[in-house]
Amino acid sequence: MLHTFSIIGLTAAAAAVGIIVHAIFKSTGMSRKNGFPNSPWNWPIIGQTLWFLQGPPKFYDMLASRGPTDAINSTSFGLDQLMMVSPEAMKWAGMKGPGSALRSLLPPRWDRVLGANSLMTTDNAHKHKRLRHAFGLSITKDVLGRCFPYIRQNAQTLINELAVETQNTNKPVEVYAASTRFAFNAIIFLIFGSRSKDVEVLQGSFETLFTTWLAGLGDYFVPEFMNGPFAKSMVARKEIVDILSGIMEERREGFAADDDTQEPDGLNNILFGNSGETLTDDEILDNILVLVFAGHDTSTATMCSSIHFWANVMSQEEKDLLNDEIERADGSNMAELLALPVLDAFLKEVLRMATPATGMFRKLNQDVEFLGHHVPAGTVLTLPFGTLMHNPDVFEDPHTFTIHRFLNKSAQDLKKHAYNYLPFGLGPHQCLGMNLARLEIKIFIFELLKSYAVVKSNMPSEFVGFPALIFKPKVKVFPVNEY
Ligand code: HEM
Repeated sequence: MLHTFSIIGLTAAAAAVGIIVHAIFKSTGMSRKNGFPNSPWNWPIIGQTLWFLQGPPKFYDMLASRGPTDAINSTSFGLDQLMMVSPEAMKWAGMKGPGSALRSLLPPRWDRVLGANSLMTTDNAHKHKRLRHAFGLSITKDVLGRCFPYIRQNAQTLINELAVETQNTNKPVEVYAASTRFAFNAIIFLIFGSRSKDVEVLQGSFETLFTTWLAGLGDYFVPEFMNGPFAKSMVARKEIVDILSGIMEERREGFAADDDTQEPDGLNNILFGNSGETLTDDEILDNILVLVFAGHDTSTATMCSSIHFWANVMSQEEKDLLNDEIERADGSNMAELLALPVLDAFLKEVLRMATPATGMFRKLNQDVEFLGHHVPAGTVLTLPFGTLMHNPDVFEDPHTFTIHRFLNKSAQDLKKHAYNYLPFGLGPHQCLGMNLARLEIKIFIFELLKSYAVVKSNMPSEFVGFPALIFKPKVKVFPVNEY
């Protein structure tokens, strides 16, 4: 018995040494033949992961220390990568490179959590295009207009709970839980909003099923038989899929019976819309889950970071500008809300300073000539969106928060931001839900500041760099007339 364990132990140790030696050789630049400079912190295995985790400003300083270059070689999370630095490189990698249509490179287990038929996990460019077209129909202006009052009402309810909690505990409140709930609810209103029964079932299973399912994305290692978060996520996923399949079946029956309660919403547009596309049920289910995943953490993070910057960072002069604008506006009109210039500049600046999706990966599917260099097939391209929004050549004093950089600017001024200001990415994989994201976050901030005073506390915000960059603030929320 002991003998067997020693053999297993020795084999495991030898394998570990082998992996480390391999990683060292791969990551010290020996395998690089593309002529781009290496990152200064090209350490074995983790490379510059540490800088990455500390957020865009520090990461930008690291990039800048290489001097002018279009791209640098790096190692992060154990992967050799070519990181885009100049806007030209970003544009090429995001829009034109042969790898641009390929899937974003995600951890292997995500294929099973998200599903193999999703537009984030498929490596078939044609299928990706087809899925994007069909799912674009779930986020039309019409659908957004229909779910606007529900999202607004939900913001009012959740924000009021924050004020009640402040009053009851007389302590700073954690904004994260309300934001995450709000972001989830918004996606459910978008896709299922036409039937309150579906909305209720799905929103009611957030804590029990959806959070368990989403937690699987953070478990990269625990073997499935040990019943860790990944294994639990798979069980929750099956239950969610059963519920969604039931909803789809009922809607199809209703449609066949010409049930006139079939109002347009995201799901009805996908099931019965005239997109000329035929999606399999697996494709519909996997992509509904991808919308929930992609739109959940990112929007939550942006709302939390917005409140962090508002309470802890923003100047009084800028706060007055935003407060004045919100005081004068009504908020029940979607078009008016979306067009408020100070609110718009505020959100743009939050997304510049602390964009939640700091970067994305693509993989080249063939050898290419790239800005005078030969880059072999298989190279992973990194698109560090968050980092490049801290480029001082484009954004003066880039590590400082100010809404003025986006206020009263001409189209010409804003043009220089192209390929430098990319909170929603670019090219074939550009964020599909950005219109919902902008709408829901503006609603949340508007409703919060319209009726409440958000007051800085003596507790600092918690900073999290990965998987979504987020400042988690603790603030006090008082009804404005009582403060
Ligand atoms: C502030 C909030 C959000 C931010 C900052 C954000 C950012 C991003 C980024 C950077 C990407 C990758 C783009 C690329 O690879 O070039 C992405 C992809 C995506 N986002 Fe968002 N997102 C947000 C909210 C949402 C919402 C609310 C939804 C849906 C309801 C959504 C759905 C998606 C989907 C489906 C993709 C994958 C697109 C594809 O691979 O074709 N996102 N998002």
